[in-house]
Amino acid sequence: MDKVILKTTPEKGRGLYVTETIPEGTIIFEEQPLVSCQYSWNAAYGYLACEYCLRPLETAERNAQRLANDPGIMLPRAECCPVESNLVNHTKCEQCGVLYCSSECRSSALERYHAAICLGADAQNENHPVNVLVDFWKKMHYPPETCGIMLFVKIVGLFRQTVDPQGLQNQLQEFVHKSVNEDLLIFHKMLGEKFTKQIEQLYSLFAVAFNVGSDERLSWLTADSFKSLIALVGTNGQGIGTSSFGDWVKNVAECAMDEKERTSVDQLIDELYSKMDAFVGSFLNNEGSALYARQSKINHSCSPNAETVFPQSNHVLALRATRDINPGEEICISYLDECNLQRTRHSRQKILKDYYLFICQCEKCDQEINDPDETSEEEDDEDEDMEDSD
Ligand SMILES: C[S@@+](CC[C@H](N)C(=O)[O-])C[C@H]1O[C@@H](n2cnc3c(N)ncnc32)[C@H](O)[C@@H]1O
Repeated sequence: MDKVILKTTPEKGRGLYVTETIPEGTIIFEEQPLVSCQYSWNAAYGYLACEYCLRPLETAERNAQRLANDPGIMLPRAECCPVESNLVNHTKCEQCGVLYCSSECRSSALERYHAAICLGADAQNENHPVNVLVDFWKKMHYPPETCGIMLFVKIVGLFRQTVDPQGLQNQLQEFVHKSVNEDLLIFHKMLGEKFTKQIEQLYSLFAVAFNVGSDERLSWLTADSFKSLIALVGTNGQGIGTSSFGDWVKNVAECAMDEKERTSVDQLIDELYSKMDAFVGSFLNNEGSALYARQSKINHSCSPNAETVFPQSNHVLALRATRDINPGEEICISYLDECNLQRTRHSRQKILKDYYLFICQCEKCDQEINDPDETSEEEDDEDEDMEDSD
C-alpha cells in the first residue's frame, strides 16, 4: 500500500500526507520527471550532462581541471569517479550529436520527444529558428539560471510524439496554476523586468520555430498558453544539480584509507575547491530543471520534515524524511534555502510572498504569529538590498 496520499485543504490546496510512520532517513518515494533539461548557459559554458537524464558526462578529473582552469590536475582514486567506469556506455544521437550517458537514455529521449525536435545537420547552425530561439532566451536570462528554454522545446517534442495528446495535456493541467496577473509577477521575479517586455517576441520566435499555427497538436499553444506554461514551470519547476567531482568527493570520503592518505586527499580537495571558487565561483554543477508530477504537490514549511535529493546523480528525484513523520502528518519541504529558513517569521513570509506569491501558513509561522513584525538590523539591510534589486 502506498504510504502517501493526496489531500486538499482550504489553506494550502493539495498536499501530500503520510498514512504510516516514516522513520527519519527513509526515502519516501522516487520519481522520474515528466520532462527535464539542462540550462542553456550551463551547457554553453561546457558543463557536460546527459541530454536525457542530466547525469554528468565529464570524469571527475576532467571536471576539476575545467572548473579550476588547471589542465595539470590529477585526481587519485579514479575508482571513486562513477563516470570513469561508465565512459564505454556514453553515446550520442547519430543525427545531431547530443550526448547520452547510455543507449537506454538515448532510446528514451528518441521515443519520447527527441525524434520530433532533433535538429540533425542544423544542430550548429546559428540561423536555425530553434537555435535563434535558444539564443534569444540566453540573452534574456543570464546566470544564475532558474528556468531552461529546452524544457519548452522538449514539451513540444512530447506533444508531437505522444500517442495520447489529451493525456499529456491532462498531466500538465495537474500542476498548480496561477492567475494571469500572478503569471506576470512570476515572470518578473523569475527572469527580471526586461523579460516581461520581451515575452511577446519570445513567443513569436517559438511559434516560428515549431510552426505552432499549422501543427494540430500544438494549436493549444497560443501566446497566452505559452505564458501560462512558463509560469507553470516557474511555480512547479525543481532545480537539479549534478557533479562528477562532487560525486568523487563523496565517494572518496567513504573510502577506507590510512591517515596519511586521508590528510593528503583532504588537502587536495580543499585546494581544488579554492581554485574552483576563484575561477567559476559557485557555478560548480551541471544545472537544469524538471517537472515532477508528485513532488510538485508538496507544500512548503519553515520547519520541513523532508527534502528532495538526487541520489543517482541524475534527474531521478528522491524524497527523504529529515525526521520521523507520524501517520496523518503532512509531508513538507522547504522552498527556501538554509540561510533564508533561519530568518525571522517576518522575513520568511516576505520572501515567500514576494517570490512564491503565497502567504505561508505552516505550523512554525502559526506558532510565531505573535513575534514582532520587525527584522533584525542586519535583516532590514538585506531586505532593502533585495527590494533594490527587484
Ligand atoms: C508547488 S505547489 C504545491 C502544491 C499545491 N498546494 C497544489 O495545490 O498543487 C505550490 C503552491 O502551494 C501553495 N502552498 C505551498 N506551501 C504553502 C504554505 N506553507 N502555505 C500556504 N500555501 C502554500 C501555494 O499556493 C504555492 O504557490
